[in-house]
Amino acid sequence: MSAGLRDAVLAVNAGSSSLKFGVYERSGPALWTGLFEGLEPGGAPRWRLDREPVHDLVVPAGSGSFDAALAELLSLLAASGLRLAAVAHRIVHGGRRCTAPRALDDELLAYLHTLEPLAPLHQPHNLEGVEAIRAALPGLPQIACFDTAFHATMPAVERRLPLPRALHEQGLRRYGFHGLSYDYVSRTLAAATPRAAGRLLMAHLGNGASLCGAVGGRSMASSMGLSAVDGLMMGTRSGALDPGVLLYLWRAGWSLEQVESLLYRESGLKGVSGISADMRTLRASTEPAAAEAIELFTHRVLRESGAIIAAIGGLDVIAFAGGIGEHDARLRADVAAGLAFTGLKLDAAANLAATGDVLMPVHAADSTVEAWIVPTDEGRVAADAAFAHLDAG
Ligand SMILES: Nc1ncnc2c1ncn2[C@@H]1O[C@H](COP(=O)(O)OP(=O)(O)O)[C@@H](O)[C@H]1O
Ligand SMILES: CC(=O)OP(=O)(O)O
Ligand SMILES: [Mg+2]
Repeated sequence: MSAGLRDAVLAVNAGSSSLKFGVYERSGPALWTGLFEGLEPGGAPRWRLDREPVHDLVVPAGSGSFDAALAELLSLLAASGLRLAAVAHRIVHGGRRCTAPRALDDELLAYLHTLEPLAPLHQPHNLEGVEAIRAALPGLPQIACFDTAFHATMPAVERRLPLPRALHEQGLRRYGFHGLSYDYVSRTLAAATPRAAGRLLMAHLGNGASLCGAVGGRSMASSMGLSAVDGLMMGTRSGALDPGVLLYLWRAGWSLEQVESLLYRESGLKGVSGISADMRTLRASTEPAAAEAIELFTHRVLRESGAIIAAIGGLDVIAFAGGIGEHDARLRADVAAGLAFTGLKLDAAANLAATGDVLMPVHAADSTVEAWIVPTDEGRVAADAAFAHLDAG
């Protein structure tokens, strides 16, 4: 550590038009988190730290908006007495080869690019983020942390798609995502309740949404499969569909791009409601279509929960995380009511009073299943991996 400066890790989650970041020291929550958005070509780049107003980003002539975003971040760090020791990247797909965090080098990057067709809306942007930061900060350790890695423990039967063997060999199999979040949720719960070592159902319900079933803290089942469009209905993604829907649309003349956009950007809460992808907006709406979208979202969470509970042989603990899981008391209550057959019963007052900002139990005293809200922190998991890499020399 340089005199007077404290080591910090920048955890980055680069998406198609935005870059989310968190700055972490060795322990504790992020010192700050924030977001750069409008970074796409022709966009209106702006940024904010959480709970602060949006600032327009000044993009100097000759540089891209990504470079400008990075320069802004570095000047923030320097002004805070922090030395950037490493950058930890959330990469959604690690494929068959990456089941633990890895230092990024040319060879690894080349492999990760080959996985782009398996996660077309996430992987290319994650890797663009890596390349932009590598170019701007050459020599700084860059650690790749994979969403899929947490699910490497899933049994073979859970990983397999019922397709011909040759396609399985090509990598067409179920991987599961949101692994950094599930890693955080399962470790946090392991320290909070001994029952989390049993059969644990984790619900990461944000803009993207999935479920994970774990036993002994190890992933055994995921509602997401090959791609991050499988499983639950999401903000704008359909989740699992009858594959016949795709055949029908292709026969009706839809192009690949149209179908991809339909499944990833125009469906889910947004598509069903025709109003918004944001649960807050739908809860506040009096339109019947908003209520219908919420009802379907809740139903799909319940239905997929049943599948995961069966896959892990029962239920000891359920955990709610992500923007909806942490903040939407009604959703938690409705899901818990649907899962009453497991012995789960919420403490209605505790559930309603929860702010979602702190780890807290919300089950009733006579519930045979524990229920917890776990404010998730994917950046913390990625930063831990980067600090571990630095410590290993
Ligand atoms: N107070 C709230 N009540 C209900 N839903 C909320 C609330 N706050 C956020 N959400 C939902 O959470 C979503 C964002 O989830 P989050 O996990 O933060 O995002 P991301 O998946 O982009 O990381 C929003 O789109 C909205 O649907
Ligand atoms: C994998 C995935 O769906 O991620 P996100 O929720 O960040 O879109
Ligand atoms: Mg998310």
